Amino acid sequence: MKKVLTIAGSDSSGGAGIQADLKTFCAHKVYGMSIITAVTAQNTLGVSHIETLSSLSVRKQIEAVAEDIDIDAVKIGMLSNAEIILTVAELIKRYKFKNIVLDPVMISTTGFDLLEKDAKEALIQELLPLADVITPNLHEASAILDGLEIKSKDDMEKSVHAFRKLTSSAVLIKGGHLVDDAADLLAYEDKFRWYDAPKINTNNTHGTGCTLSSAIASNLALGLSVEQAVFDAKEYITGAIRNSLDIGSGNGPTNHLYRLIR
Ligand SMILES: Nc1ncnc2c1ncn2[C@@H]1O[C@H](COP(=O)(O)OP(=O)(O)O)[C@@H](O)[C@H]1O
Ligand SMILES: Cc1ncc(COP(=O)(O)O)c(N)n1
Repeated sequence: MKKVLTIAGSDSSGGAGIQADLKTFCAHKVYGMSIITAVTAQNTLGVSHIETLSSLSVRKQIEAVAEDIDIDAVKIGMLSNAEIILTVAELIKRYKFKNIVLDPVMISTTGFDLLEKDAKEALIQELLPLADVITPNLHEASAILDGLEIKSKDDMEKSVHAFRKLTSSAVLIKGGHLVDDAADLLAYEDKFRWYDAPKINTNNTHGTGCTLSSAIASNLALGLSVEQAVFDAKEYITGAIRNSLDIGSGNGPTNHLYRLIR
């Protein structure tokens, strides 16, 4: 069985973070492992507390897994601070991790900071170059590109050129926050590809970015090309949102069981 590692924060309500990642891995029939960077007290309405683990704890967790188990792909989500970013970057290089999908998590759907403001530069300088695929949403893409306005599909196409100057990783700009569309744009090597999807009318979008990036990492571990891995992941997330769950009174979670239980 293929083995996939997530390095991310815990979401007590189970919709995003480590919990969304492990559910996604399970649905893709890959073996999931987890490195926890922070413990959030969170529900469908918001984040009320964050306790970030020490970079030593993150280092020890990664070493424990990597010294013993071969890893076929890695998904990276919430990293909280610069020290953890530097630790993760160092260990990616030491263990030569492959199939790295970086979701540059900065703020939650509910508007809470999940990355310290001064850590953005470390993310861009140290981690971006190590990722095979990065998956910013519109807000994260704009933050990485120094405030470039990205509000439309045209803006997304323009931003891809700016990304090209920053990294040779494949970049999937997620359009979940477009007004009347949910199209994502993949730029890889010298090619572009749009992944179109209708915007589903629901508030249950908690954890959509986590789910998409974990699905891409699972598909890469299973041997798919980047283009196909994103295609299959986009189908998965669209189904998981279409069948999303009315749990809690805010932004409910995606449904990872929709292909198993109908
Ligand atoms: N209402 C929606 N209908 C259909 N797809 C959506 C919707 N909201 C988000 N998505 C899709 O979910 C994935 C995650 O995107 P997005 O919500 O932009 O990321 P994030 O969770 O990081 O903010 C993307 O593939 C996006 O197009
Ligand atoms: C631990 C953790 N990681 C990531 C997210 C982002 O997910 P979303 O953008 O759907 O709120 C989150 N809310 N919590």
